[in-house]
Amino acid sequence: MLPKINPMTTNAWEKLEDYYFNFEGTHMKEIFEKDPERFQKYSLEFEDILVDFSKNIVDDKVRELLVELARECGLREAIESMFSGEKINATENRAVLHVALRNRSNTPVLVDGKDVMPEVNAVLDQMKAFSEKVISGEWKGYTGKAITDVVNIGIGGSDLGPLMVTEALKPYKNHLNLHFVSNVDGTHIAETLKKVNPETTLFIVASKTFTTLETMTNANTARDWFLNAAKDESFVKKHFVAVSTNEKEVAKFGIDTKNMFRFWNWVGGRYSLWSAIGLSIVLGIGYENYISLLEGAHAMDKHFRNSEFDKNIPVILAVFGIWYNNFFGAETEAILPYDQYMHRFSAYFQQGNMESNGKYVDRNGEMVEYQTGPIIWGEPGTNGQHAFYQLIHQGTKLIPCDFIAAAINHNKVGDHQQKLLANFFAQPEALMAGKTEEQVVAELKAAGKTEEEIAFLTPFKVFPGNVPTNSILVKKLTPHVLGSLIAMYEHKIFVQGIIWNIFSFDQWGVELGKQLASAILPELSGNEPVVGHDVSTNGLINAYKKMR
Ligand SMILES: O=P(O)(O)OC[C@H]1O[C@@H](O)[C@@H](O)[C@@H](O)[C@@H]1O
Repeated sequence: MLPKINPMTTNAWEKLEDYYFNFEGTHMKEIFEKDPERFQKYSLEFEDILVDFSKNIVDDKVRELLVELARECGLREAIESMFSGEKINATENRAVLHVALRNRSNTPVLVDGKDVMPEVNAVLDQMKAFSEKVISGEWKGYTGKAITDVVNIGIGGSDLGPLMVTEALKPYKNHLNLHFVSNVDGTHIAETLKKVNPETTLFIVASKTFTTLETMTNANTARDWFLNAAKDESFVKKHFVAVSTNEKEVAKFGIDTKNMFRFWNWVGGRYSLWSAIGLSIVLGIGYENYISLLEGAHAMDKHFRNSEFDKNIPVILAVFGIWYNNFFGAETEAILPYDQYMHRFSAYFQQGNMESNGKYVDRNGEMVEYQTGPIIWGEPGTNGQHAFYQLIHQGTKLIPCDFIAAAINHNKVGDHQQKLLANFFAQPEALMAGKTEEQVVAELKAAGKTEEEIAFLTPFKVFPGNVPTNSILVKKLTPHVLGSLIAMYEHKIFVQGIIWNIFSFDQWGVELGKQLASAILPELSGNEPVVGHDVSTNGLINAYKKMR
């Protein structure tokens, strides 16, 4: 079981608090000036990934204390509990074993005394056989034509992972067109159905529970649309497959359970792209590439499980994040991929991180007395630079940022890559060093400004710097590297959840809205005024009834 240690009661926390007061006001520039070895000391290499942690407001002492904090909070034991299949998702009484889904070493992983690997491998075999048939054209639609388009219908963890990965790995795509429908807004399915032909479209209904309102509504609409053309219910099984843990509901929908791809209650939605939820990935990039993705994640899992904490990339990312979140009062973190293919990466980890660690109750059931999960956001560079970086450089909030880029671009177009990477290197440098008043004055003088103009303009052009960043440079964005990067962030989230003494693998916070929406739904039919809610909600519903 997981330890239940209030991090604030540890020795390390107390020391960090004291040290923080001494350390406050230290500028990273000074740290760099004092230590020419800083890059070597504060960067870690893992296969084709280099993580430079050096532009953080930390010194050796801080790193040591943060690692000590992780130890005192029982991180080592917690890692073993997860990997060995203990039911660490206590509020749902479930193990947490996305690591078993990508356990390419195939060593046994026991849940309730039973090895899960044979089942994991069996589903992978099923995904392989099915995807090969669809990709080769052997799988035929109801009029005998091969499949050209795949529509994944799912939401949250049953959508964001496959969507993010298939976008990130577009260079590995085959001829199948992939579409993702998640929103219950009819626009999403309507616009998608305009692009596809019922004779050549395969729908994947992806839902762990197979009861999610959005997904089941979209799936039913897709089935009606399909039957409108195909006329015969027996054709549904040629065009609809399911990914779920709920066999009963799948069969009720009319899907042949032979075409149901199973996963298990020990796979959390936001950790499920490694399970059959990855079927759309397999269809889009082929089984071999999907296995490379799993292998990349497995390699990171081994690094995470076996490395010393001070050489452990997910641990260092996590504890440095805690330093800003809990000692500097930073409320958000930005993830900034300098890679257009990774344009959904931040959105993916918005769910991964915020649904996991957005908790105010600790593992003892008590309200925490410290901050937990940060707000995660981001857009690809360089677009973000022309939008929100102003606030990162000169706003009043401290926003630690992760910069991610690949050295080799999949698209060799003129000098685009050098221009992209020049920005990837320049931004963290600028955020670290800033620009002093003296530098600004010298620049303005050189530009021929008058004394008066210089006096007026100078304050606006000073950059305080000292904004912490991690720079993550990979050789090339391959399936293997992407797998490692995703696993790296997953484990960072795990480490932080352990230290904050919260349960990272449930998501009770999404339930209340669902409950209230299902109570309101029947009230929206008919014209009689609604009176049972607070006056604002009544007012809004009644205004809607008049407007429609
Ligand atoms: O896969 P299903 O069961 O449709 O759930 C889809 C999503 O639902 C939300 O409410 C969250 O709980 C997510 O974690 C989950 O991924």
